[in-house]
This record gives sequence, C-alpha cells and structure tokens, in this order.
Amino acid sequence: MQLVTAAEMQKIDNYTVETIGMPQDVLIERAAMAVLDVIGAGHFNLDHILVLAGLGNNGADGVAIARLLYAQGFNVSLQFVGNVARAKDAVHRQLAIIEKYGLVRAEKSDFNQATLIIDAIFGTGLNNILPEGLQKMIKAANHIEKTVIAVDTPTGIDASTGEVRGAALKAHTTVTFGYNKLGLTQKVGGHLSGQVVVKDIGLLTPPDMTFSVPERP
Ligand SMILES: NC(=O)C1=CN([C@@H]2O[C@H](COP(=O)(O)OP(=O)(O)OC[C@H]3O[C@@H](n4cnc5c(N)ncnc54)[C@H](OP(=O)(O)O)[C@@H]3O)[C@@H](O)[C@H]2O)[C@H](O)CC1
Ligand SMILES: [K+]
Repeated sequence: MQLVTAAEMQKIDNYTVETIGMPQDVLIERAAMAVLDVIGAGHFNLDHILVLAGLGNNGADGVAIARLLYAQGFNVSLQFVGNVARAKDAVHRQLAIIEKYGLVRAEKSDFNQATLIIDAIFGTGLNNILPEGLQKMIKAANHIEKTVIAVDTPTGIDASTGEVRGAALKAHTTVTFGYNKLGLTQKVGGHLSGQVVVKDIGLLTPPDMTFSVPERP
C-alpha cells in the first residue's frame, strides 16, 4: 500500500484537474458519493446527520455530501464553519446548488441533537494551528463522544505527519481519497482516524511521480 503526504496528494489532485482535465466538481461529487457508500455500508444511526463544512475543497465535499443525503430524504443539517465570504469557489458553487435544492444552512447546530457528524471542515489543506473557537468546539464534540465520519482526514490532523494542530476531531471512520495519507497511520492521526477506508474517486497519478514513503506490502 502506498502512503502519501499532503503535498504529494495535492500534486495528484492538480495533475488530474490541470493536466488530465477532470473537472474539480466531478472529483468533489465522486468524493461525496464515496462517503455515502461508506455511510450506506455501515451501521450508523442516521436519524439526524450534522455535516460540518469548512471553506476549502474539503468543505465543498461536505456540502455535496449534505446535498446527496438531503436528496435521499435524510434529516440532515449543514453547518458552515468559518467565514463563508472567504470560502473557495468550489464551495460557493456547491452552496448555490443546495440553495436550489431547498437545503438551508443551519446558523448554529446543537451537537447533542446529531446522531452522526460528518467532518468536512479541513482536509489535506490544513496548514496551521486551528483557530481557538474551533479548537473549543472540537474538544466539546470529542467530550460527548458523538460518532464522526471524517472526510479525507480528521480535522486538526496534519495529513503528512499525523500531528495535531491544536485540537483534532476523533473519528469513528475516515473516508480518504485516492491514497491513504501518512498522517492517518502515525502519531495522533493513527489513533484519531478510526477505521480508514481508502476510496478511488478517479484521481490519476502523474507517471513521473516519486513518493517520499516507500510502498508497504
Ligand atoms: N483538489 C481536488 O481536486 C480535490 C480535493 N478534494 C478535497 O479537498 C481537500 C483539500 O482541499 P483544500 O482546499 O486544499 O484544503 P482544505 O479543504 O483542507 O482547507 C484548507 C483551506 O482552509 C484554510 N486553512 C488551512 N488551515 C487553516 C487553519 N489552521 N485555520 C484557518 N484556515 C485554514 C486554507 O486557507 P489558506 O488561505 O490558509 O490557504 C484553505 O483555504 C481534500 O482534503 C479533499 O477533501 C476532493 O475530495 C477531491 C478533489
Ligand atoms: K475533514
């Protein structure tokens, strides 16, 4: 099995989008469908699903996941985490679509109501310690031991090293795309990621790609 760092995954993402020409929104849709596959295959309590979406492409995955769940009739709440004005274009495109679906973003969600939390706040683009407010929210969520499915990486875990950036949301399951991330197998990331499911979403690896981690059997 090949493990990758965040930078290597970014290179693969960019190659697939820029060189191969695969639209980013297609990858985001396939990522969302991959998470629904895992939800469908699991024994999760789906009575009230809370999706936490951030301002990067991880958040775009989360908004797409909320849309797919809503379209299937699930009781799903979507809470945006961060300043939506600073969100990436892919997130704005997904938010515009869910408005047409009639799914209204929740301003403030009560974690206690949720039976399942989908963590789509930060993924491989995490590049700094988490803001204080988010650290507090994560510690509170960990304290009530809600079932969490992490999208690509548990928020707060550095995908390359497994270190915690201030706080990290403990996941029951992590659905990661393309390749398993080194940070999900070591340090705190190795403990907080729960069961890691690697899903193919159509990412192509550059032919001249070199990996910093030797492939494991
Ligand atoms: N790229 C693709 O084709 C696909 C990506 N997938 C998903 O995308 C994420 C990676 O997306 P990216 O936008 O690079 O990163 P994140 O979503 O993790 O978010 C990073 C953004 O958040 C800001 N940021 C980072 N760290 C912090 C922090 N500690 N505090 C506050 N804000 C932070 C950062 O902003 P900067 O201005 O600092 O750069 C980013 O905007 C990947 O994990 C997948 O889930 C698709 O699934 C497949 C296609
Ligand atoms: K995440």
